[in-house]
This record gives sequence, C-alpha cells and structure tokens, in this order.
Amino acid sequence: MLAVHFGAGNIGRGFIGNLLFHSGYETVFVDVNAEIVHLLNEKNEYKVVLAEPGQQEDVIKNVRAINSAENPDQVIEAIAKADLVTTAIGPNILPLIAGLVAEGLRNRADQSNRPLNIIACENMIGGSTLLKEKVYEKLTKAEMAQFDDLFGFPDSAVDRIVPNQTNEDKLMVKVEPFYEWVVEETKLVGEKPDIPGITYVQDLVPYIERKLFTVNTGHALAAYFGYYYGEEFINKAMENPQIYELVEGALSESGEFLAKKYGFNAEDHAKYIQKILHRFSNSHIVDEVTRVGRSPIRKLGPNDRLVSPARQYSEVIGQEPVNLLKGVAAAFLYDFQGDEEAVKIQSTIEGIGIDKAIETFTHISSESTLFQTIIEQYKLLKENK
Ligand SMILES: NC(=O)C1=CN([C@@H]2O[C@H](COP(=O)(O)OP(=O)(O)OC[C@H]3O[C@@H](n4cnc5c(N)ncnc54)[C@H](O)[C@@H]3O)[C@@H](O)[C@H]2O)C=CC1
Ligand SMILES: O=P(O)(O)OC[C@H]1O[C@](O)(CO)[C@@H](O)[C@@H]1O
Repeated sequence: MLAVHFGAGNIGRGFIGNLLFHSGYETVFVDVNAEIVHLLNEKNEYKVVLAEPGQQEDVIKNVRAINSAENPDQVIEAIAKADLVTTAIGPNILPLIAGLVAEGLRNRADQSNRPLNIIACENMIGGSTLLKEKVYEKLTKAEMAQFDDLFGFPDSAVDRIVPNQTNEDKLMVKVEPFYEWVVEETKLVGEKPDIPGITYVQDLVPYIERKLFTVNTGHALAAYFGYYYGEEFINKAMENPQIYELVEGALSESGEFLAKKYGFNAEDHAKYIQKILHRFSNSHIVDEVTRVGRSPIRKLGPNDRLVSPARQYSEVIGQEPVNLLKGVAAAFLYDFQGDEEAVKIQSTIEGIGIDKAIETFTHISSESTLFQTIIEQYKLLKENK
C-alpha cells in the first residue's frame, strides 16, 4: 500500500508517517525542503523518539520523498498510484498544494476508477474540506461530478505535541507519547483505511472543537502569556503559577460551553483538561513559546482557538469569559520579530490603532462587550508590562 503525505515536518514524520509505517504503508513524503527530501531518499528510514523517561526509539522504514518544487510530475504520478493521501503542511499552505493535488487526481481519474481519500491533518476546523474547495476551483463542472464519485475529503483532528527539532540527526523526531487522530467516517470513499490509531467517527465537529478549544486554546495562552512574562519554553511557562492559572481558567471556560453544547460529561472533561495541562508541563519536551504561538493572525481568526471559544462561551453560557479574553489580548501584545504575522499585527496596531486592529483580525464587532473587554485587558497588560 502506498501513502502520499504532503509535509515531511514535525507532525508529518513524527506522527502521520509513524502510524502509516506501522499500518503497512510505504510512505512517499512530498516536501519543498531539499535537505529533508535528500536525507529521506538517502536513508529511507528515520527515528522517532518518545519524550519520556527511557526515551524509547522507533525506526520508521519504507519511506522516500519527492521535492514538489523540483519534480511536480513525480507527485502527480505518485497520487495516481496512491492508496491514501494525507497532509500536514499548515492551514495557510493547503491552498498552495491544491493545483498539484488537482493535477494528480485528474491524472488518476484518467487512468482508473480507483477511489482515494485525501485527509488533511492540520490544526483547523474543516482542513480537508478547505483543500477540496481549493482543488475544485481548478476543475470543470464535469470533473467535479467525476471527482465527487471517486475522491473523499474526510476532515480530521490530530493531536500530538511535536516540537521543533534540534537533533544532530536531521531526520530524527522527538514526540510526546500521547496521540489522537480522529477521522470523519461519513465522507470516506472506498475501503476504510485500516490504520490502527485512527478513530473513525460519524460527526467530527464535537471532536475537533473539543481538541482545538482545549489543547490548542490552552497551548496558545501558555505561549502568549509565556512570551509576555519572558519565558522561552512552554513547560517553563507552565511553572509560572500566574500563567498556569490563566491557562487552566481558559480551559475551564471553554470546557463549560463545550460540555453544554455537546453534552460532554463534566467529570470526564475535567480529566481531559488535567491531562492536557500535564502534557504542556512535560519536562522532556523543549517547546518554544514562539513555535506554539506562531502565526498569531491565523490564531486570532474568528473560527480559531481564541476568538471562537470566547464568542461561543458568551453565546452558550450567557456571560463573558474572563481568561479567554485575556488570551486574545495577550496575542495582540505578541511582538516576536521572527514571526511575520506578529510583525504585521504590531504594524497594524501602529497604523490604525488597537480598536481597528481587533476588528480586522478577530471580526468581533466593536459594538460588543467582548470587544470592550479585550481592549481593557490589552491596555492593562500593556501598562503592566
Ligand atoms: N507539530 C505539532 O505538534 C502538530 C502540528 N499540527 C499541524 O500539522 C501541520 C504541520 O505542522 P508541523 O509539522 O508542526 O510543521 P512543520 O513546519 O514542522 O512541517 C511542515 C512541513 O511542510 C513543508 N511544506 C511547506 N510548504 C510546502 C509545500 N508547498 N508543499 C509541500 N510541503 C510543504 C515544510 O517544508 C515542512 O517540512 C500544521 O497544520 C499544524 O497545525 C497538528 C498537531 C500537532
Ligand atoms: O500548529 P499550530 O496550529 O501553529 O499551533 C501550534 C499547536 O500545534 C500543536 O503543535 C499540536 O497540536 C500544539 O502543540 C499547538 O497548540
């Protein structure tokens, strides 16, 4: 069985590639990083190490790679032969691979009627759906009908903390032991991929919201407050009682609306939150606050991990969240010069003021009380910096 996976980065090698190998797939990674592509083709294997006492090592074999910037034709050919296509490249990059995916699927449909599933494994709601939309923008009406029959784009939620790697062995990836991969069963075509480690569900929305608004919300607060208080790493930020309290507070707010919206058992959800706080504190993982806080414009988007739970909390609970809004305010103070989006937020604030910047990035109306609270919190945090 052949899997084509876009993105041979942290989650691609450390999580998806790992599970694919253990499920019997040969994996072809598609990437634009010439060094990683070269090394994968030279070694045809890499190590995954668990970030825990004992540091258990796993060797992932049967892998190779294609540089899509240099050899797009090879990617098109690989998609024609594939049994599964997956991605872990980042939400902002999905539109950029749509042309190549469309070409690959078109070429495949010319040769056979074999169905194929394309699963985006990104930290976002509706990643595969977005990729499908972008692919379909390249198609004729007739092709769309043909693709509807042949190709599935089930959405998915992936959870495993894989920090930036600083190992001498450039292919080796250190990962946390925990993982979860949930895939929407109803949008699959053909045979269900037999991958132990995937949980198939009928309705993905509760799972992706639970994950994005707990793991990623908490992580984002730890990152932005960690940065604010001058911490370099997430586990160190979690040692700061002020930050811990803010993160825990935000997760209990998102948990309150999630439990009410989806009927989650409150006790189980409280355990889920505690487990996540424990994962953030893992001393065997060196995870920079600037990695976890990366792309703050994306993270401040109306449907992402900060604004969506804050808005939904106020809608479902009928009150304003305290900690979630502090998290939004802290993201507006994130001025890391190595992050293009952070620089853009700061220059926007300078150019049009914080009020307009909040409206621009969060789409929260300036009439709302949420908006006023964010401004107040922003000013307080700025004064006390
Ligand atoms: N690192 C983590 O712990 C987790 C990450 N994710 C999600 O997985 C996705 C990837 O994240 P990471 O692996 O951390 O990032 P990463 O930066 O380590 O990996 C992304 C890879 O995509 C490649 N890439 C960039 N443009 C490309 C293109 N046009 N075609 C093919 N490859 C391209 C990059 O060269 C890189 O190797 C993101 O959506 C992230 O939110 C989800 C859960 C956990
Ligand atoms: O990958 P993103 O969406 O930029 O955000 C970083 C987040 O992704 C993760 O790496 C994995 O879920 C988390 O560690 C963190 O919340």
